[in-house]
Amino acid sequence: MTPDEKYQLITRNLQEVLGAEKIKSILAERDLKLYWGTASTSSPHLGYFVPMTKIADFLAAGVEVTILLADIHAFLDNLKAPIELVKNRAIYYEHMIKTVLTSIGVPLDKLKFVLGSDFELSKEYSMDNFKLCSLVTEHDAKKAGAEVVKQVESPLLSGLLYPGMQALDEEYLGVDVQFGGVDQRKIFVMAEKYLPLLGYEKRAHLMNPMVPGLTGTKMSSSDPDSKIDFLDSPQIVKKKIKKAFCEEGNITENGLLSFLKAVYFPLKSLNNKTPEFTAIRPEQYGGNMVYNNYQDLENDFRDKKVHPGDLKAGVIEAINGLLDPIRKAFEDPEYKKITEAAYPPEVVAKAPSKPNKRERKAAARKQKDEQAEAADKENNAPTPEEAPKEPVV
Ligand SMILES: N[C@@H](Cc1ccc(O)cc1)C(=O)O
Repeated sequence: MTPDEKYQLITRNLQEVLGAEKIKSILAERDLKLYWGTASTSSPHLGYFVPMTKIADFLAAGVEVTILLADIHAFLDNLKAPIELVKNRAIYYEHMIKTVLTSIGVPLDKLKFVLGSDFELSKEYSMDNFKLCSLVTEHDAKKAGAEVVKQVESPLLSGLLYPGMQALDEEYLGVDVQFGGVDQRKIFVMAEKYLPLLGYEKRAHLMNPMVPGLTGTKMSSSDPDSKIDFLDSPQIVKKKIKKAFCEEGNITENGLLSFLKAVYFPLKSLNNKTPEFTAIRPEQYGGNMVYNNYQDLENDFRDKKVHPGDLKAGVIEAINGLLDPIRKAFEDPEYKKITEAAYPPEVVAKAPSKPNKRERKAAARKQKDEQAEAADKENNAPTPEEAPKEPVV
């Protein structure tokens, strides 16, 4: 591959490139070093196929790729999840990412995994972190994290440290480039501004477009129906797809079409393969329709030749086809152990999910009862000495 061919492969399907000239000049001399970071806050979902598809491109272009399992960042952003838990999740993420890459035929031998807590707690890193804190205003740190750090009513200091530490990671991982979704843009721009002020080199940045969720909104870890987890069972996949908004002829608000366009077709086109998607149509309406590119499918859906039911049935098959090898790998007892440590049943049971109407009513009733009880108890409340002293993190 010539340097120019490498550049084309590295940057294809991206939304934005900052520092194109720098990347080209490095490629003229040697292979590029790049990292992608993921904070182990919840669980990787179907949308992860998109960065994985790009990682496949990077590796094919000879890039030295590091994946940062950002457990400390997960801790900073996860509002009280214990550090041990996010660390266990980082281990789960590593196994999941390796399994997903293997399932799409990407060799792992050139890929490096680094755990954030293995270098972000060093003396030097801490001092650099303090130096950054003495340069960045609260206003700028908040702005940089606006699309990445959870926005809550009483923001914690930890959320202000997050963007600066992501900038420092570029230096400490020794890369030329950081890659991420375009939601990371403000952090990337901050890194470009501040690393030189610490005497470090300004890095280039590559950005992927965002993946919409199945409900038509951004695929979000906090809305369980908007995302499909890599370990969701075939029945759950079916249930979620059946629920997805998908109106006949409407190609603009359609999370399933977005999935096929942003995730499925690019993934199935890796290594110059011809992608194939089957809309499953009953025999009496003419039978199945097979598509080798996204545009033909979109046109037929717009022209109502493909019905929402046909599209949904096809997407269910397609997703289950992608997930089958991953689910199988995680049947291994070793992987089961890793999964359980990352998502202990008691923590998962406590995780907030959207309550239905009956649950909302029950919760309201419970709250009322509790308030009445609290009013009763007011006079014999425990003294501060009796309050629990257990650490919360
Ligand atoms: N901000 C990234 C995670 C990340 C953390 C630290 C980094 O250095 C890089 C990336 C996310 O939203 O998931």
